[in-house]
Amino acid sequence: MSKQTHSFQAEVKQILHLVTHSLYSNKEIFLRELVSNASDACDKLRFEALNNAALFEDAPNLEVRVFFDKDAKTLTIRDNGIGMSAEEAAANLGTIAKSGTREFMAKLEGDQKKDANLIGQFGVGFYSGFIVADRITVETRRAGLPADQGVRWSSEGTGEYELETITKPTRGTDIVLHLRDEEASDFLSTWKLKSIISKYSDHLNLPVLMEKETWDAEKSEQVKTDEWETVNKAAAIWTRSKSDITDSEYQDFYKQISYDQAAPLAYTHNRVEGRSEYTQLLFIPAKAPFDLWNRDKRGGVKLYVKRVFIMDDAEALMPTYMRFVKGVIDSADLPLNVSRELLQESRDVKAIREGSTKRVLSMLEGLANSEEAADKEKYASFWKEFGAVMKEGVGEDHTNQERLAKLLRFASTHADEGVSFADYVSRMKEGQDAIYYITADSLQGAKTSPQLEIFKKKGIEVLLLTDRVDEWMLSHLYEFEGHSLQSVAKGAVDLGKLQDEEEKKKAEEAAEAFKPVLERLKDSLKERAKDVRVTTRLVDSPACLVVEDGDMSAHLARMLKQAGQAAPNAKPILEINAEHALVKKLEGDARFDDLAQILFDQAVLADGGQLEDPAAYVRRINALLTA
Ligand SMILES: Nc1ncnc2c1ncn2[C@@H]1O[C@H](COP(=O)(O)OP(=O)(O)OP(=O)(O)O)[C@@H](O)[C@H]1O
Repeated sequence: MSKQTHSFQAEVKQILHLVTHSLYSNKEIFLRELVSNASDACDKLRFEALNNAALFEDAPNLEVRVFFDKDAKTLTIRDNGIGMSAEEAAANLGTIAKSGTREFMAKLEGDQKKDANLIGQFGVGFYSGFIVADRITVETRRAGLPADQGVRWSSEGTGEYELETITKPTRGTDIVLHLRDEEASDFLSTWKLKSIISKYSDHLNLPVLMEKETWDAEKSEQVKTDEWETVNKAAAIWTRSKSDITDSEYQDFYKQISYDQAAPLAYTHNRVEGRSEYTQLLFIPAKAPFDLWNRDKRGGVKLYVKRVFIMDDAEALMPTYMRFVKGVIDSADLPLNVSRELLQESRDVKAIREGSTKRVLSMLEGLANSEEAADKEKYASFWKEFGAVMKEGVGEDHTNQERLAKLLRFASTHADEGVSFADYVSRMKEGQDAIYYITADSLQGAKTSPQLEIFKKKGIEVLLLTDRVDEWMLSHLYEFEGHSLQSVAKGAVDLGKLQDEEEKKKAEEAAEAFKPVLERLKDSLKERAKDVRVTTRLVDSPACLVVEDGDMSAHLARMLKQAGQAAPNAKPILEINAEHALVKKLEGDARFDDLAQILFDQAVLADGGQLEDPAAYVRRINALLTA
C-alpha cells in the first residue's frame, strides 16, 4: 500500500482537541497510557499464543522498551506484543468504537475538575500522546504476518492520518512521539522518565526497559551505555507474600488498575487453597464511579491464570451488585486456554465467584461490626456510596441474603442514617412484633407522611426508605430474624398488642357513629377510592391513602410510570380520622361533595402524588376561602 491519507472519524477530532487541551496540566499521564497499551498488547499476544505458539516467532520474552533521541526530539515506546495489521491500525487509531465517548466529552467539557483518569476509563489513552507531541508515528506489525506487511501510521493529531505499508522485521509496535520543544526539554531525561514509569507502571506484569546510563566525568554528564535495565518492579504484586507488601504499594497498585486517584476504602489479599486454588486481591473504592448505575459496564476484576491475563469483563467473577469491586483474581487451576463460554460454566469459576463474594462480605462485616470508630466511619461512608447497589444483592443473591440484610443501613424516625435492622430490633417496644417501614420519594416526604402519625405518637420507630431500589428489595425480603417487615401504608393498621383495649373500643365506637357520613363519602368518591374507612393511624391529619396488602404501593406505581413502564391503576383506600375538625365538619355541610374531594386531593398530595385535576382542587379551595 502506498501512502494514503485518511480523515479521523468526527468524534476523534473532538476527543483529540479536548484531550490535548484539557489534560495538559497532568501531561505526564501520556506515558502511563502508552506503556499500559504496550502491556495490554503483550497480554493479548500471550493469550493468542496459547493456541498458536508460532506467534512468539523467535522472541518469547515480552517486554516494553522506552528510549529517546535528544537530537531528533523523539520518545519511543516499543513493545513486542500483538501489533496491528493495517485494518486494525485504521480501526483502532482512527475511530472510537467505544460507547460512552459522548459522556467522556461531556465530562471534559463540563466545569468539574479535568480529571486525567477519565481518559483511561474511556479507553482513549492512545490520543493522550498528543498532549506532548505534535506528531505521532506508529510502526507496527501484527504477530503472525510476514515482515513486509508492517504498517506506518502517522498523524499530527489534527484532522488526518497517513497510512503506508512498511517492512518491519520484528513484530509489535513502536509508538514514536515527536515532542514539542518545551516537552522535549521536560521529558527527554532518563531520570524523569524512570520516575514516571515507577510511579505508574511498577506493578505491570512485564518488564519496562530503558537504556542504562553512566556518569561521564570528562563530559560531566550522564551518557548512555549499550546495556538495557529494567526500571519497574515487574512483579505482579498479588503473587508476592502479604508480609512483603507495604500499604502504599497496595494503594499504588489499586490506583493503577482503577484509574482512581484516591486511596481505596479497604482491600483484602488472600491465597485460597482447597478444592480450587486461587489468589484474590480485591479493593473497595472510596467513592462511587459516575457510571455505578450501569449494570452492564465492564467489571473491575481482572482474571489471570497463572499470571497470564485472561479477561477483564469478569461478570463471571463477581455478582453484579458488587460491580464496584476492583482487583485481580489469579487462578492456579483453570486451563490457560479457557474460553469465555467455558468460563461462565466452569465449576472452578463458580467456586471463585462464591469465594470472592463471601470475602467481600467479610471485609464489609469487619468494618460494620468493628469497635473502632475509624472502621465504623469507613462503613458509613461505604454505605453512602454503594449502599443502594448492595440492596440489589438482597434480591439477587439468595445464598447471602441474611448476611446482606445485616449489612443494610436505613434512615428511620429515630436517626437520619445508619440504622441497621439489629439496631431497630433492639429498640422495639414491648409487644411489638413487626419491623415497620414506609417508602417515599424523599426523606422529607417520608418523615411527614400522615401514615406515620400514630407510630410517632406511640414512639414506635419506623424505617424511612427512599432509594429507588427499596421497593424492589422489599419484594424479596419479608422478615429479619423472625420479625416480619410491614409497610405502614399498606393494609389496615394493626398495631396488635401495641394498642390497648380502651383505644380499640373507642375507635370502634367512633366508626359506628360515623357510618352514615362514611356511606356518603364512599358514594362521593366512588370514582377515585376503592373504599373509605375510619382509621386510628392518624393523629393530626384528616385523611390519608393506603393500598391493600397485596397491591403495589403508590410510590412504586409512580416510579414505574416515571420510567415509562405500565403500572396498574389500582384505586387506593381513603382512611379518615374521625376525630379531625375538618372531618367532623362534613356532616350536614352543604358542600359535602366538595369537601370530600378536597379531603381526597389533600391525601394524594401528602402522599407525594400528583393531582389529576389540580385546577379543580384550586377552585374548590378558593371557594372555601372566599365563602
Ligand atoms: N501498543 C499497541 N499495540 C497494539 N495495539 C495497540 C497499541 N496501542 C493501542 N493499540 C490499539 O488501539 C486501541 C485504542 O487504544 P486506546 O488507548 O485509545 O484505548 P484502549 O487501550 O482500547 O482503552 P483502555 O486503555 O481502556 O483499554 C487499543 O484498544 C488497541 O487495540
